[in-house]
Amino acid sequence: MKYIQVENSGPLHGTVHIPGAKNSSLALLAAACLADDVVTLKGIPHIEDVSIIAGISRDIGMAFKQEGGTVVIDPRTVHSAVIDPGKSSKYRASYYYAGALLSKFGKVTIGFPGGDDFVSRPIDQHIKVFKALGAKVYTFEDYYIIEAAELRGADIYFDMLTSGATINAMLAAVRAKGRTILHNAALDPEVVDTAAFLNRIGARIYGAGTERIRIEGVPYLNGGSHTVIPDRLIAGAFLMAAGIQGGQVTVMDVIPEHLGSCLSKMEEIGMDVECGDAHITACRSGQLKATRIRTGMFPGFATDLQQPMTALLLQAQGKSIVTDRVYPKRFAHVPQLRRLGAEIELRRECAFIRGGLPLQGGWVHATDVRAGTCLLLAGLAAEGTVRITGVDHIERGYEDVVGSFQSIGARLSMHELNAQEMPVRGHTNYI
Ligand SMILES: CC(=O)N[C@H]1[C@@H](OP(=O)(O)OP(=O)(O)OC[C@H]2O[C@@H](n3ccc(=O)[nH]c3=O)[C@H](O)[C@@H]2O)O[C@H](CO)[C@@H](O)[C@@H]1O
Ligand SMILES: C=C(OP(=O)(O)O)C(=O)O
Repeated sequence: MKYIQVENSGPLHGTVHIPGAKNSSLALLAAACLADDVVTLKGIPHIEDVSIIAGISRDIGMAFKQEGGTVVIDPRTVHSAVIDPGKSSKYRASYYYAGALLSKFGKVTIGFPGGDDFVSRPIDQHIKVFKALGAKVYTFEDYYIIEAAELRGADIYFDMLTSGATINAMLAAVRAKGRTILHNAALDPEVVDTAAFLNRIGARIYGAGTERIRIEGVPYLNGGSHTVIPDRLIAGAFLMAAGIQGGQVTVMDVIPEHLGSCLSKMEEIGMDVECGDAHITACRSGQLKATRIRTGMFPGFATDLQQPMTALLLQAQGKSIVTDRVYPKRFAHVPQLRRLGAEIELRRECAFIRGGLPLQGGWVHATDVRAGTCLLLAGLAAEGTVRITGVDHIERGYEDVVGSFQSIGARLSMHELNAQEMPVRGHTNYI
């Protein structure tokens, strides 16, 4: 088992190139199945979720070649629409294969989605979309069978903003007969990126990035090439790193508008932020101030940045309150932060954070990808050594987390846990 060791690092300085977005890549890789010719996707990160997709692609007969950040997919040889439940439950976005393969073949067998555990992550809106387009949905032990003699366009009203179901609806409707209108659609950059890719290969999707998306079904999609948008969540975490103990960090190859709410909160707590066309620089010279944060779907403050922001707020004088309305139980990082000496109280969907206290070293466990980022950022300021297990969760989202943080001066290293070091419950502070 691996762990990441983090030492107090002082002010960080440097420039980081931001890779393609995990959440967009996962949608685009499934969307590529819909094409009727070869697809080239550029900027795809080397992360665990993409390795699982490579396995799924092989299972269904699709050629999948990854060289650097470029993935070439040939969907013409797909001969199966059965996704191994063992693979689909290893990551969240496997649900996109349901929409894509249903759209292309009229039938798909797929296991339940996995991904980060926030206690409740329903997919009722995805199912509602498939049914609205004319599909029947059956569940068996650990998988769904979704089938339709023919998919027909429909008017679909989402009960809440959901990026996953909005994207899945576009995948399912893109080849359906007639017009589909999505109302109360999510505005996330990943929705816009997926629509841009599909339109590039011949789809007719209008209004992505607004709350009303119109899809005119087409019978055929070409091949083509597309570059994935940069990862706003990784960019946000690096910019926050500049605030932990001072310093200056520039993230390159980003779309600053994707980080609007995050950047304005960083300024509000006392950081300086400067945006160019494709880069952002953040620095901290003085004391940070406490604030209140309430997550929301794009362009609100992203739930995926709530956890790293909590690490930053531990360095801000006073009492901050972080409320997560998107995932009200996304607070598994809090007990771990307490092990480092943080004073955080949890009540319903809120974390009450007493900032400005010193943090100490200890063993902590990353329960999910952004909990990992949060612990890593907290560790940069701790007075002792912080050791983080659950590295597999972190690697679901980060290509080379240790190398990229080292490049801005963070004192991080990857280790293999041996029997002598094994944290023991009651003896050390590990659960
Ligand atoms: C792979 C991927 O892209 N993951 C992201 C995606 O997850 P995911 O696609 O799972 O999240 P959604 O955008 O769908 O969820 C938004 C909200 O809608 C609710 N909901 C969603 C679908 C549904 O059928 N029923 C329902 O009630 C969810 O519980 C949540 O409260 O968006 C989340 C919210 O920005 C991010 O935290 C995840 O990183
Ligand atoms: C929640 C996340 O991922 P997933 O939806 O893939 O579990 C995330 O990327 O923060």
